[in-house]
Amino acid sequence: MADAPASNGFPVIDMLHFPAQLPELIKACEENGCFRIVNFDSILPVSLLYQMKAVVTELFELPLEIKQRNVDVIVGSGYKKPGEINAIHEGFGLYDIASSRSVDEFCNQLDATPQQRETIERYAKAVHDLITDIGHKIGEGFGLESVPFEAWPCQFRINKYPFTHDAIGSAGLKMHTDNGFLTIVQDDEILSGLEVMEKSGKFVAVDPCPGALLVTLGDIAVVWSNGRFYNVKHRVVCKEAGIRMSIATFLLGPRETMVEAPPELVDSEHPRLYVPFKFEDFRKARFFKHSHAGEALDLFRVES
Ligand SMILES: O=C(O)CCC(=O)C(=O)O
Ligand SMILES: [Fe+2]
Repeated sequence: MADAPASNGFPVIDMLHFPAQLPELIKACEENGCFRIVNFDSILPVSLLYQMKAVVTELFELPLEIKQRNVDVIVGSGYKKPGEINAIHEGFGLYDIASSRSVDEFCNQLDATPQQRETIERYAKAVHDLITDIGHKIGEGFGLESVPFEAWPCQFRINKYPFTHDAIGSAGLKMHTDNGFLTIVQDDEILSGLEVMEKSGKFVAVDPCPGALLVTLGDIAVVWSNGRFYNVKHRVVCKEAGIRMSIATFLLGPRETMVEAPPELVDSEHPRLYVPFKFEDFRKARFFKHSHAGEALDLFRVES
């Protein structure tokens, strides 16, 4: 990609300019909880974004009985028909794109053609490489070298919002934070709808930005950074008629070990804010307490 696309006011992180971009990367995690990335082509070619979008479009056109084979592996990870979460939202999912078996099973469930399978597998590998690369860059921003992000489960979700004129103003996806550490969103390149909440509490639109990806920080990023990072609240609102699609990849949290800030991020000026916990316990707490916007973090705060 030669020129960075317009950023629509968000921080833009140029993946070719590291380590020079480390301070901007950390600042975006702390101040905005989200940023655009550009020039990631060597890991995830822009042409693959469009190929994947075409496959996703085809998957949504499958008969309902095939789509319903994509059952939950963890709560909420599988197919959601329109009306199940929201009237104008339909979604598929896959618990762990880091596992080739899990990707294979997803393709089998949906009777993917060899060509669709090839694209899904290439996208899964590339987006996983990209999200762990961003994780490592964040670690590097704090002088950390060996955070094992590759071993963390990585959820994947594709979303379709069939927006009609009548639905303008209503929610496609209610306000939430993502529960994991990092999310890469391949948002729709034409239709708007995604909004992120600034720290001031104001929602701002994330306008389409073809060829760029959006990265957002979730609840685990707050714990891992010992309170430095901002888990940005976001929502999808119908603003114009048309079919909006997005492809989201979520780097969740450690599979076996505890979620906790590395010792380098804890000192007398930054005492540990959260008691170490298992990611699975946090995910369940969020679900059972109907806490979708980061409130469940309070359950794990160190008592002062
Ligand atoms: O559709 C979008 O742009 C965002 C989707 C999202 O926030 C999610 O899947 O968690
Ligand atoms: Fe989200």
